[in-house]
Amino acid sequence: MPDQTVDRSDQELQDLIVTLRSTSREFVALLQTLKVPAPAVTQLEKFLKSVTVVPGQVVDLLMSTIESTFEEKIEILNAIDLKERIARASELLIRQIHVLKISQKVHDNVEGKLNKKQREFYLREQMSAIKEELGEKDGAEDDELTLIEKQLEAAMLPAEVQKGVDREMKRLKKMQPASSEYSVIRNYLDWIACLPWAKSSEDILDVERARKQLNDDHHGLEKVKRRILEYLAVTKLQQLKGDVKGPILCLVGPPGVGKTSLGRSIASAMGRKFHRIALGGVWDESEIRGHRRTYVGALPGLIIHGLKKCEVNNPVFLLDEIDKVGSRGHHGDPSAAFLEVLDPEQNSTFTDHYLNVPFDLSKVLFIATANSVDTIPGPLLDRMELITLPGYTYAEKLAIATNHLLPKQIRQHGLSKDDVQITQEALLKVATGYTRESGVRQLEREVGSLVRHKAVEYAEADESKHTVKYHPEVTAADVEDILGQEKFVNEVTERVAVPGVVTGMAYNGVGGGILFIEASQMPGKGQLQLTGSLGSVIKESSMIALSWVKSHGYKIGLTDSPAQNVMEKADVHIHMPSGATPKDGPSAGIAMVCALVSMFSNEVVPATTAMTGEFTLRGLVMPVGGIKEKVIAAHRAGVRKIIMPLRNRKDVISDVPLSVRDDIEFYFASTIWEVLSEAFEGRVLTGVAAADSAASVGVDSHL
Ligand SMILES: Nc1ncnc2c1ncn2[C@@H]1O[C@H](COP(=O)(O)OP(=O)(O)OP(=O)(O)O)[C@@H](O)[C@H]1O
Repeated sequence: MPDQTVDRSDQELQDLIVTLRSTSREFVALLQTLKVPAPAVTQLEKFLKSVTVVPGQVVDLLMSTIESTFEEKIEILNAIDLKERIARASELLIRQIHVLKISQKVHDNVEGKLNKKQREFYLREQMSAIKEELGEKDGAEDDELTLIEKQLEAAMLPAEVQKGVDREMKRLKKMQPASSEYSVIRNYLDWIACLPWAKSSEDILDVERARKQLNDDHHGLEKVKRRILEYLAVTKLQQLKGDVKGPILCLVGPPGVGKTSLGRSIASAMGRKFHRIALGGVWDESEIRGHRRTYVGALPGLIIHGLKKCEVNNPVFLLDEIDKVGSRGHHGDPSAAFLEVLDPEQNSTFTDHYLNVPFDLSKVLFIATANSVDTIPGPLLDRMELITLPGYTYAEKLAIATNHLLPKQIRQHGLSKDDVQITQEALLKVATGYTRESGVRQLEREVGSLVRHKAVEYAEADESKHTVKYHPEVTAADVEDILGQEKFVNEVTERVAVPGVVTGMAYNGVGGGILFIEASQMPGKGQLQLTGSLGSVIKESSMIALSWVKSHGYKIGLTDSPAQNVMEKADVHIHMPSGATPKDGPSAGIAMVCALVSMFSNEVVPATTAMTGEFTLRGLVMPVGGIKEKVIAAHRAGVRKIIMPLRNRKDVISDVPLSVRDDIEFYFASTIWEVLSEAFEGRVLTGVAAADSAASVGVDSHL
């Protein structure tokens, strides 16, 4: 483009040139700071310094440097008028400067924060700055933050928690929503916001109402209900004084005796929310206390999850099967986490690893359940008040089935009370012939089967417009047709007594039961062999029994002279059937002595006589535990006479229901001589031993 002469008298042109010069200077400076390589920059710089600069050339030079479209370039080349060219070039120059400035702003912003992490981050920043400049920035994340802030405000956080939350909120605001750290903090604040820090439900502490609720939901269990009502009454009084620190209740008993449903009744009697935490198989401490936030995918533990679900800070938490919590493993000791949770003195500052701020658990009512206390660690056991729920007798099961299980099943199957009538004989037959349990869960299932069968008949009669007749009644005779053959026969009444076999009584986590002790001898050299999954204590008591029988062989009448050894040329084998079930404890001691004496003397102990009791080497009979469960289970199995330690007599009187007591003949012994004379009904003992036995009987040995 040929250059044009500049008319110095044209003021407008002069002004345009001045503007072009200054904007060009700004442009060059920007290019230099941004280190943009542009070959024309040096030349342009030179021109700008020179006084004799020709504006037309500057425009051409600029056009080769400025980013512009082809049409824009053509437009400038086509412009003849110098003023027009300069004005148009200045416009494009200003636009380019603007773009460069944005770029510089982004550059300045990002450079400070930029770490090696990220090109991606850089680009996002650039994008967001450009969006902002274009007025397109969406307010989504701002809204989100305001929402969280509002939620946190509504949660009424304790001062200590608020401090931490403020800190996190500040960090969050400085972060990019797309960064991973952002979502970690956001989740954390979400958790904090949705916890019931200050929200409680209104307690109903009306003892009379609670009594009614417990009685409506559960048959029997008088002692348990009384203890629960005491607890509620005390809580009520404490609340009046504003100091609530109740004990932690632990309901212990075999499966299906109503532990879980009692917990539920307590919650509904108090008008509180109920939440069950199943602890069976929890091996990891962090399942209870949560994971630290530094772990990927970290979450709070079961306690905090429960609180979030309940939405109030005073629910009833049922810690189901606390005895099944795994002990110390690779991931900490889960039961140790409960030491803090269950201590009324400490649980007001329970700290979940994830939250990392204390949450006050003192308003939560914890109720634990367990099948047996043996596997609960001592310190944990110490924090709880145990309430035992023993197994039910047949009479109790019958009442539970009639008043609770049957109506519930009828309701669940869409029928009404008049549609299914199961007779008492039929229910008893189901309980005795189809279940062998301390609780009523299997009974409930079998009753359910009966009701289902009736439901089908009812539906068929309905479909046939009642041409097929429907009978709502189920009698004992129908039970076998519906449920098939009886699954259980009476274990002891069916058994023929043989020498060397004695009925013992057992109790474990799933309830009481009877067990047989079998002894047999064979030619040998005085060896003792023990089988049947026996633990070390039960093994020792069999050794004590054998030693005692050997040392008193003559007195009992097993040998002809005191010097003779009953096992001189014999080996003895003691076995306890159900070899797959582990057995332990000292309570089979006296039964072992009787089994050995029976074997050596060839005399039988009646199959319907059962016994339990620890035994010392000196022949004393020591008390044992689980009397109620053992007696009820033995009664269920058909036992008619029970021999047990004298010191357990009080347990029978206080715990065993009258209906069972009346059915069984009890004999209480303090020495093994009394046991032997009662078990063999005087048949084995020689005169000497009988005299010994008589001398020791000073107290009433019967109920
Ligand atoms: N005394 C009772 N009166 C009425 N219903 C009962 C009674 N005892 C148990 N039940 C019923 O028996 C069923 C089983 O009870 P639940 O589930 O509470 O047993 P559990 O002791 O918690 O067992 P697990 O140890 O296996 O958890 C429930 O339907 C419950 O209502």
